Amino acid sequence: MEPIGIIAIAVAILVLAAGSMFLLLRPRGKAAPPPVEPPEVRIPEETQAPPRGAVEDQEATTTIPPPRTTPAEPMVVPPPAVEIPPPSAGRMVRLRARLARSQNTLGKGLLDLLSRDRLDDDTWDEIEETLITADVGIAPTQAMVQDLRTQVKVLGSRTPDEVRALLRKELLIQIGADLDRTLHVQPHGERPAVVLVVGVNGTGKTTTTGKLARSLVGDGRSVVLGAADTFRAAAADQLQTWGDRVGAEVVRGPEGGDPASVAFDAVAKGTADKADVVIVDTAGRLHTKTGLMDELGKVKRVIEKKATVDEVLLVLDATTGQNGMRQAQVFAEVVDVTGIALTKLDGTAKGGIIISVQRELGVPVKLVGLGEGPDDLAPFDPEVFVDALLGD
Ligand SMILES: Nc1nc2c(ncn2[C@@H]2O[C@H](COP(=O)(O)OP(=O)(O)OP(=O)(O)O)[C@@H](O)[C@H]2O)c(=O)[nH]1
Repeated sequence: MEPIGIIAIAVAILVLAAGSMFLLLRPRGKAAPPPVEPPEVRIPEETQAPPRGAVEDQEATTTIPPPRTTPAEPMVVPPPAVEIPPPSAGRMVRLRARLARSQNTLGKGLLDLLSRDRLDDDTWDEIEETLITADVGIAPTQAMVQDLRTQVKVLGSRTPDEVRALLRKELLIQIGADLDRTLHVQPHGERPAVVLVVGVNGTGKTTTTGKLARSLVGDGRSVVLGAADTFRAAAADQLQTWGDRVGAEVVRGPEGGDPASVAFDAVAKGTADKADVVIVDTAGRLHTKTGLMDELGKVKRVIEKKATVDEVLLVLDATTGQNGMRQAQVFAEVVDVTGIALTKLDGTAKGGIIISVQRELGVPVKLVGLGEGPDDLAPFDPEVFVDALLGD
């Protein structure tokens, strides 16, 4: 054989050997496995579910009788039980413990400072700071410090009882123990008394309107409520709940409707029903002073076609400090406020706001909110308040 032939045969043998080696050694399983068909499970014929409908057909024709239906009776919803709230007298005494925070900061703080042996300038600065922190306001604070300094000089050495008496007297002077805080809710012959409740939304205005209605009902008056806060739909529902609980009629209008028209209807209803008092809750979410003036002015004018507005109660949140005070001032400029309902006085250390708000607005605090309970609104009693601050 020619050497070329031998080489060709050797090359061919090598190629074949390499090919077989590749087939033997190539890695397996890299490709995706083919989908595995699940084995078919055959259900014996007698256990197979019959097609839907077959059972109904069977039942209808043979074994199970159709369910017995009793004729529908109209559902009678019993009217909500009308509550008899407690009278307003003595409420502040009952709720005095709620002033605990103010008592610590304002009452006890001042008592401690004034009981120090030496009352140097630093101590007087601390007294001043305590009063300002409790929202007493700058001018009343300065007046108080001035008076206290003079009294302390006159007294010389002071017993704890003398310090307490001194502070009690000074606080009562600043709060105005003899201001007239009567809520004018006496009807005028056949016409009801009218209370207009104004203030920024969120201060507890609707809640206070409801609580006031309860308190008046507790005092034996009949009340009609006017939901003239048509801006906030929930306010009317809220008022309805308050009214239902004590059997007071609630006059409401469409959402976004004219508040003056609701107020008018409420007074008309109160007059027709010979109610003692009509309380009208108004909206406070007005952005401009002119808008507010227009709306509240109109509400008042429209009511006065039928009755007299006896009270314009401004609701103010005791926890909002100077910011709340500024908003309150806008209301006071727009309507003749006759009294303040100070809410959320429980749990705030800023009880001194009673002094500053009266001085700033020139009207007395007539009602105080001392909790979230329905009967936690009390006629404001300065003596009970001061005694609660100073502790017994
Ligand atoms: N602790 C305490 N909570 C109060 C008092 N008065 C109102 N509240 C609560 O404050 C919460 C908020 O009240 P608001 O957001 O002012 O609601 P509202 O009473 O509908 O007031 P408007 O928005 O002005 O209509 C409610 O849960 C009230 O129960 C109060 O004197 N003390």
